[in-house]
Amino acid sequence: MAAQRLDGKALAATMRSEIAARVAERARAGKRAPGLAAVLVGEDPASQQYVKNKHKACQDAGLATTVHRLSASTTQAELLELVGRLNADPAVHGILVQLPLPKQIDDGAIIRAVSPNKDVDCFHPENVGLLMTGYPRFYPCTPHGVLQLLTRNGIALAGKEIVVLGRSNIVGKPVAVMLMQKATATNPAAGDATVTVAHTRTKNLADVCRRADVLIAAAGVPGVITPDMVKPGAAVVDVGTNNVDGRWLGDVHKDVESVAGWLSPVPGGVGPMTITMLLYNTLDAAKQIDG
Ligand SMILES: Nc1nc(=O)c2c([nH]1)NC[C@@H]1CN(c3ccc(C(=O)N[C@@H](CCC(=O)O)C(=O)O)cc3)C=[N+]21
Repeated sequence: MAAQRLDGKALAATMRSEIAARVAERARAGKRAPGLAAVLVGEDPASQQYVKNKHKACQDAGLATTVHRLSASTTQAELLELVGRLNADPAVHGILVQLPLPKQIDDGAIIRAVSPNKDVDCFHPENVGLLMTGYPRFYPCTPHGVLQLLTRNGIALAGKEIVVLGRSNIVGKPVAVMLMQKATATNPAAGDATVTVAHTRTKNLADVCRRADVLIAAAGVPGVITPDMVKPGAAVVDVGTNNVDGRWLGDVHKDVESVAGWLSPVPGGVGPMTITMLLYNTLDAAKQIDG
């Protein structure tokens, strides 16, 4: 039996048209278009492709978007100066500084310089703290995309055994927090699940993963999730975006298809959802700032 597909591309299209409708409504009410400023430092081809995809998705949904391209030799002071200008610009509601940054720039210093009110990635420590304590200002894009992909395909999370493989600040840790958190009226994207976080030092990794009703693969290692690690019928979400010789490879081995009950593909799964949640946050930032 082949797994049912968690089709991120299709859900992203549905949600983008919902967002576009809200953006159009704001325009009719005389409000400024939600504005996203994306900052790209250097010439990494994968980063250029992501930024291009984000820019197009914004344009399609009626958002105002600008891309600031800086050379790979940009100094930290120059980048901080740009971030300061974007923080002060009323046409900019969301700021995204594409990571990773060149080695002469301290990622943390840049993340802390973005105004928390415009931090649509939800990387600023103030916003991470708000998320962690159950009063989110924004939801981080990839974790939010993962929760939407599951719940909008009818996969309930409350009380489930969920295993997250990976502990990064951008995926593993925040997705684990969101999945375990109590859902409330002011914090709806919360799973109420029993969550285990596994990583490179986890013992008996296959046994741990096989407990999962829902398995989130965010290790960044192509094909690391093999069929013996999956409970028959489990939902498997592949967050891996490993670019190998110009092709996208997930963290989930292709043979998992015959064991899992649900599986998100790469490409066409979490990636398009991540971009959609960025649009969602930019609209949300505009509401928070302009009303
Ligand atoms: N400040 C910051 N915020 C980010 O959100 C951020 C970042 N830095 N750095 C890099 C990662 C990676 N990321 C992806 C977004 C979309 C796809 C995506 O749409 N992928 C397509 C395939 C790619 C394509 O078709 O071009 C898919 O999976 O179907 C993938 C990866 C955002 N990131």
